[in-house]
Amino acid sequence: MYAEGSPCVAVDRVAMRYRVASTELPVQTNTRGHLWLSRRRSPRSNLVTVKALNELSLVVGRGESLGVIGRNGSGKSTLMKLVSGQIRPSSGAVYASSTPIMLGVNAALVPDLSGDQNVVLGCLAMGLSRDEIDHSFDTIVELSGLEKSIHLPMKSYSSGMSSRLRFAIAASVDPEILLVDEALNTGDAQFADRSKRRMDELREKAGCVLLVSHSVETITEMCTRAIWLDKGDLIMDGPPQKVTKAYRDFTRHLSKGNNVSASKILEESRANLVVTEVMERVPGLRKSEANGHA
Ligand SMILES: Nc1ncnc2c1ncn2[C@@H]1O[C@H](COP(=O)(O)OP(=O)(O)OP(=O)(O)O)[C@@H](O)[C@H]1O
Repeated sequence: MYAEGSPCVAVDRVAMRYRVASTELPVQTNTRGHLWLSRRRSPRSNLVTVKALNELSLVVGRGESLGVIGRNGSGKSTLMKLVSGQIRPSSGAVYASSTPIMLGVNAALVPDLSGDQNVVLGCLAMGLSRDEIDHSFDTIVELSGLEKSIHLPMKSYSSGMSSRLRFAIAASVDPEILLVDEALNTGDAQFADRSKRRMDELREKAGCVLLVSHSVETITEMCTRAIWLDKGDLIMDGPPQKVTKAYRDFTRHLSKGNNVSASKILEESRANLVVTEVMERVPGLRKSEANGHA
């Protein structure tokens, strides 16, 4: 399928696997063929592979707001981390027209430094000049709502206070590619209000937005397109109303214990998925002439 407008983000056959230690005891058979659980091996030596994201391709065009929905553990945050560059894919590649900014998490801050020192550090890390930092400093501190605590070391902050500061720093630039993982927003009601206003402003200015949310209302209200992920697979990609309806029906059937009807919805949606292919640009040809793919 063609990407709308010029591409901002292209995810090209990206997969993500983690190798982690499991405490599950390996099942082995003894000489008589009986199954037994081995307690001799240290659990640390039992490394397992977690498939967080199976091979996925996706192109997000300028002007698009892409909502990402799916059950817990379906790979939504992993996709966002891959696009933001926080993690490298096990295979495949992510291309972006400029540095994607993940609201609230990607500022590398130092716990021993005070909030205001971290504002400067975080802004420098995002490429702001000293003049730009001076210009934005008061707005960042105000948005964080930390008041006098801004002068205390960050290690003394609650997790909500730290995430407010991270959000305020990240929100000080107007990124072309904006990533929002709603699950990471841990502010109180007053902050939620302030951060939502700033997020709306940023969304309006951004070239493209990728938004993870568990709220189908948020996705239908704010996005021009949605994808549904399940167990690391891309299940559906299309208009938010259509995708959220299928996802809602799926989860409704699951919660009633109708697993067969739920998997029917999932398989039907998967079968109708039009797979994106990221094509290399052919010199001398426009994309539309180069084999008819995005
Ligand atoms: N650092 C990690 N090490 C090992 N496994 C991981 C790691 N991060 C994520 N996973 C696994 O990858 C899978 C996808 O996780 P991910 O956080 O992307 O899901 P999610 O859709 O964002 O879930 P949620 O809705 O609960 O936030 C899960 O099975 C998770 O356990």
